Amino acid sequence: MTSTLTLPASPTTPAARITGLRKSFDGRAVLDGVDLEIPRGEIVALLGRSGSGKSTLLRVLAGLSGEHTGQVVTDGRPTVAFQEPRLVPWLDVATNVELGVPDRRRGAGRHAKAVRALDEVGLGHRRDAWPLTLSGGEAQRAAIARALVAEPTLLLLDEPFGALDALTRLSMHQLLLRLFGEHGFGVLLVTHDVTEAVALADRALVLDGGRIAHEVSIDLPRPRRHATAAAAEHAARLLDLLGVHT
Ligand SMILES: Nc1ncnc2c1ncn2[C@@H]1O[C@H](COP(=O)(O)OP(=O)(O)OP(=O)(O)O)[C@@H](O)[C@H]1O
Repeated sequence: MTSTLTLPASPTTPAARITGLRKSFDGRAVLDGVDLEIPRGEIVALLGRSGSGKSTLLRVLAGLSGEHTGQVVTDGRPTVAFQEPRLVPWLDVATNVELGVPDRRRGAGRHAKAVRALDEVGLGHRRDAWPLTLSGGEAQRAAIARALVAEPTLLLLDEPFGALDALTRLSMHQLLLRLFGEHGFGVLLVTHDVTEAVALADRALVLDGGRIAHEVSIDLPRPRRHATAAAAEHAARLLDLLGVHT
């Protein structure tokens, strides 16, 4: 058994490299030979049927999943944003974001850092608010600010926009693409939504039978428009690979 190995961040190594990953629960293999590399500056969408192991793979990369076999190397510590923003209700928004600053970097500057990250996600004006007074989109922006203050090389997103209404989701897509352009981290985005994958990702992977069963390169120019024939074609292909025949 090995655990996730975190190396100091370096500009030349990929954000993550996984080789021969196997992960079982109660003797049942959920991941059964996953090989995957995520370079910096690439958005990778991870698709798969419910129960195919997407969240498990993301949790292994985050170092949240106990033991596995195979090699998992990340460049610096990845940070995760989940579908639920997971803000601490009795701490104001800025203090919640400060929680994302790694221990070794805590100190006088961490409040300023949190405020900068909140400004970056367009939530500076809500820095003193209580989490329960935020809208769903605002709470998710705060969660992304909390991920940003860790200055990740790899951002792990587990259906972060799944619970948001369609318009808010589109503005979150724009936010993610802007942050991605500015910071150049690698992104692994777990999503059920093929349209979202086509709107955001450079590459989409389909997890099936415990492995990356399919890989589709999404080489559409940015900014992308949802309604183009090429986008629809990619989405249809992904649905096909997921076994959903339209
Ligand atoms: N801690 C755990 N203990 C036991 N089984 C688990 C545990 N975590 C996940 N599993 C099982 O592993 C399988 C994969 O779960 P996982 O949550 O990774 O799937 P998923 O592809 O993310 O699903 P969904 O799309 O429904 O969120 C499921 O059968 C699940 O029941």
